[in-house]
Amino acid sequence: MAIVQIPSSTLFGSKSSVDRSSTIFRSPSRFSLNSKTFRVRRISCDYSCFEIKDVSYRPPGTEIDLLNGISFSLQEKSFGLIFGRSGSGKTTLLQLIAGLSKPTSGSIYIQRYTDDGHPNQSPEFLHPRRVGIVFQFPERYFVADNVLDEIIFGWPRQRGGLQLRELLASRLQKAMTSVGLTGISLDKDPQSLSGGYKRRLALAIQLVQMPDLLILDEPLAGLDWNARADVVKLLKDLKKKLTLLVVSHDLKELASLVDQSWRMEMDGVLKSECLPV
Ligand SMILES: Nc1ncnc2c1ncn2[C@@H]1O[C@H](COP(=O)(O)OP(=O)(O)OP(=O)(O)O)[C@@H](O)[C@H]1O
Repeated sequence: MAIVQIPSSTLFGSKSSVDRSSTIFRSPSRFSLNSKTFRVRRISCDYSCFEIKDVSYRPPGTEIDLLNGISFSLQEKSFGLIFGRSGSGKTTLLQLIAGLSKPTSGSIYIQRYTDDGHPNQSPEFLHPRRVGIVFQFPERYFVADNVLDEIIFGWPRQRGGLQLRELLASRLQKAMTSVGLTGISLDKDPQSLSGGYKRRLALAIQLVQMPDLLILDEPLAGLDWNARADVVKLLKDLKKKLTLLVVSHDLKELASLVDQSWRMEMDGVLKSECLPV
């Protein structure tokens, strides 16, 4: 009798936060196919979710509630998209998740689940160092006059040991490779790069920090069609390695990457909604 290995999540249904507590059907221990009997061996597939719970935000010194009771969950190595009208609070939410400002109430954390959808440890605070954020038009914030200095701008200034320098160099190499920047000279002026390559550089700067969650605000804005297609392809590759949370108005171009989507309403309320494309 042959043994087949099946992830428990296949036997117990979807891992999504929406139905993670429901059991779709019981795990069979064996089954037959073409008159052969197979024994099922379960493989453990624990997973993590980035979770936002009841988050509200009122900027200090104001009486305006920009965000109201926002809750959602994004599974690791998936692509979440937030869309909605200008001024509804999308960027404000991204900044809270990246730790750039603090919610007035609510919490932002990582929760680990067993493969059958039960939390398997206490929630873990989402530390800002685990989150990378690429702002809208990131090239406007470039400060260095060559690609290498731009990437290592935030690195520790004190002379590290050989081990630290080797580690940073290998991270640099990996980040450059994963965004397809290896053909570009490190001496080049970042402002002389094409629109698409500037975006690649902005992504590399974040990837060097090895974030678990990468947040992107309008990654396609201001690019020509060629560069837009390039960035979409790059995001598709990045999705295999990390979790992506994107705010965008370019729904059609990103639709094929999206696992979960939400609409931000003008009253700062976020609703789970399929893309209207
Ligand atoms: N610190 C603040 N104090 C008062 N109002 C603020 C503050 N920060 C943002 N706002 C207002 O909150 C609203 C939401 O801004 P935000 O940039 O988050 O919207 P958005 O949905 O990302 O818009 P867009 O799609 O145009 O980028 C805007 O009206 C903005 O002017």
